[in-house]
Amino acid sequence: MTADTARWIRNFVDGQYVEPDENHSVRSFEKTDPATGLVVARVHEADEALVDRAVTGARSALGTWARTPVRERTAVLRRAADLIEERFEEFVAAEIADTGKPVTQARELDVARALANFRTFADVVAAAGQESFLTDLAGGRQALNYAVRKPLGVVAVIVPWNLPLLLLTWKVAPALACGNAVVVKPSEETPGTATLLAEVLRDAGLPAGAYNVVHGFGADSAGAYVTSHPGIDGVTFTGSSATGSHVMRTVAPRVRPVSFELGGKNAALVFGDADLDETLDGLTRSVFANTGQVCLCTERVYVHRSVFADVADGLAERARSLRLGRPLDEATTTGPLISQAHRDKVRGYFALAEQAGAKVLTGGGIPELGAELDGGSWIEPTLWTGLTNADRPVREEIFGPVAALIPFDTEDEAIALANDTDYGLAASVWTTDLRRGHRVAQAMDVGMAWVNTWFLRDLRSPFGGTGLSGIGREGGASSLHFYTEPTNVCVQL
Ligand SMILES: NC(=O)C1=CN([C@@H]2O[C@H](COP(=O)(O)OP(=O)(O)OC[C@H]3O[C@@H](n4cnc5c(N)ncnc54)[C@H](O)[C@@H]3O)[C@@H](O)[C@H]2O)C=CC1
Ligand SMILES: O=C(O)/C=C/C=C(\O)C(=O)O
Repeated sequence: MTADTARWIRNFVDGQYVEPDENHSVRSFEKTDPATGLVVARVHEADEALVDRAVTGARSALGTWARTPVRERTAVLRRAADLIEERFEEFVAAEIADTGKPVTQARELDVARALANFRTFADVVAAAGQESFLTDLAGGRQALNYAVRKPLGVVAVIVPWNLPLLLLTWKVAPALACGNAVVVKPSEETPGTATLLAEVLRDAGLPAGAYNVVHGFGADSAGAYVTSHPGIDGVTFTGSSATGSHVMRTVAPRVRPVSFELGGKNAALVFGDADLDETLDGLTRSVFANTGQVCLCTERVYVHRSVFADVADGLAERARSLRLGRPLDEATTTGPLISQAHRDKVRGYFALAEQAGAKVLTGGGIPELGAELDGGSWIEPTLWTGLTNADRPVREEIFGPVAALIPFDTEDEAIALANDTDYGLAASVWTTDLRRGHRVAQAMDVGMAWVNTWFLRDLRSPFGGTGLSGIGREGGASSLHFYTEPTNVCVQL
């Protein structure tokens, strides 16, 4: 398919899809399928005026939506979840068109989580109370303090390409449940599901202007137009640490709150007493899920020397058994990387690892999958030994299906190696010693530490990272805190 015959992906502003100019004088860009490299759509890039219309529309929608009773707001969210469920396979198809990921993953993780995000935040907001304190005063009188939480206002939602629908709804659901209006800027790589979601939210009864989608890139494009717009009251962002830092500087002059979930360089710690099969299954997921393109993925595996050879052999064997292939084939376990540019980045680390003297246990190249997929951004699941924490592939976020395995001798050494990073997102600890599991997990300088599992999520728990991995937490009450501003009322009784 050529760009000229491809379908348009449109912006959604103030309750309506915006038709791209018929004479094509508007800016637009091609959307390619990462699995094949073929152009599948043309995306209408929002200019500054359109972003302004989106922010203005969002501001006026606040007049109704922020005042809508919680019972009605949460009903809209639940209807949205029901409508996504009715159109489940359409969302699966849009997620696959965006990312090239396997159909089983799109169904079981991405679209399933979109439903869960809307339903969970409807429940969380419906059950939320107000903070209050009775204050004893001199002379026996008291004061009552209570904090009324109000919507933050117009929230910019900037999301990346790796889990586009999951991460979008993870932010949009609590933002809307709290009474905010949102202006969403999806990644230029994955514009599809955010656009489809607009229809669902409109049909669920969300007032016009409360959900807007503007397409484009970062600098000198929709991303920068949204984050620098004076009508934005806060920014929630998931993506790279470098872009997070840039967004922070953009909003700094207007002192707007930010919630950032950024990159990771996550460690797994495998102790000598770990259940080997369970650990290898868990590591296989944590290193290779979504082709390693999850901020939580493990890229550093520290293994007790007594089981190092078993873990290295077992993980390499499991990596070789992953099935790369057509997204719609139910047997496919592993998709492509998001783009050729991202593959170039990952391959750059293959070269760096080689220069640093790594031994490649498996992978290290580009797979041959046949003519249909040759233009896609495929890469082999790859494991290295022989690297240390001093080497760049062990220090920098690669965001691909790769990990370095490094031996350790003592628990203290393992903790020190795992914490020797500028990132602080996630870790997993593999041991059958319960006390050690708690002890080591608590010693991790990260936002989330798992014991004998990985990416097991309760959406009410705090999610986010420290250091280069972000600012703030989202999930459950943490989301409510970010998406609202309290006014404390103090009444002398
Ligand atoms: N969740 C995570 O931890 C993610 C990490 N990454 C990391 O980032 C690297 C680069 O990937 P990118 O796609 O370039 O990520 P990015 O962080 O640049 O992009 C994320 C989002 O931010 C937008 N954006 C970019 N520059 C902006 C600006 N100046 N103002 C406002 N919005 C802006 C993008 O258009 C996209 O919607 C990856 O190789 C990976 O290492 C990428 C995606 C997700
Ligand atoms: O909310 C989740 O369960 C997963 C979040 C994953 C990311 O934030 C990411 O990969 O960027």
